[in-house]
Amino acid sequence: MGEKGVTLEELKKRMAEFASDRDWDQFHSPRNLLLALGGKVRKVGELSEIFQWRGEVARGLPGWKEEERQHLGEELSDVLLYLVRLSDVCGVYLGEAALRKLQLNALKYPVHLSKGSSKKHTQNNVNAPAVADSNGDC
Ligand SMILES: Nc1ccn([C@H]2C[C@H](O)[C@@H](COP(=O)(O)OP(=O)(O)OP(=O)(O)O)O2)c(=O)n1
Repeated sequence: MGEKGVTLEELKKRMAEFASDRDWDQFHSPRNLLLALGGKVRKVGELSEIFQWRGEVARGLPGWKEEERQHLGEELSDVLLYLVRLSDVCGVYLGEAALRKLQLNALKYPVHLSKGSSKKHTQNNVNAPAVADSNGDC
């Protein structure tokens, strides 16, 4: 089953409405949202409890109970929703930023150097000119 065309724009609008309907804009400051996002990312980390004891988990999570799949979806959604909201209140165009980051990733990990290899780009080719992102990471 596909995603039925859910867009970042729609999620952004829905989160803005959700906050505004509850007069929660006052709480949705960049700092609060960043802390909330961090908390939800940690919760995703705690999902190890449903991944453990199963050995390697195959793509599509075959054999998982519907409630486990739903639980995973809810935790991942919290991260996505806070991420979208945080980007919005910070004036970051998340979709555009992500597309730009994909381009940077492609420069850092050119197919001819990275195909079939899980090496960090810094280990790929010491003679290649460094491609820095705005973090200074190259
Ligand atoms: N000030 C808030 C509080 C909540 N939410 C929204 C965004 C998240 O998607 C979800 C988070 O709500 P909870 O922190 O209550 O988290 P859970 O729904 O996971 O509940 P619990 O932590 O009890 O499992 O609600 C929000 O936008 N702003």
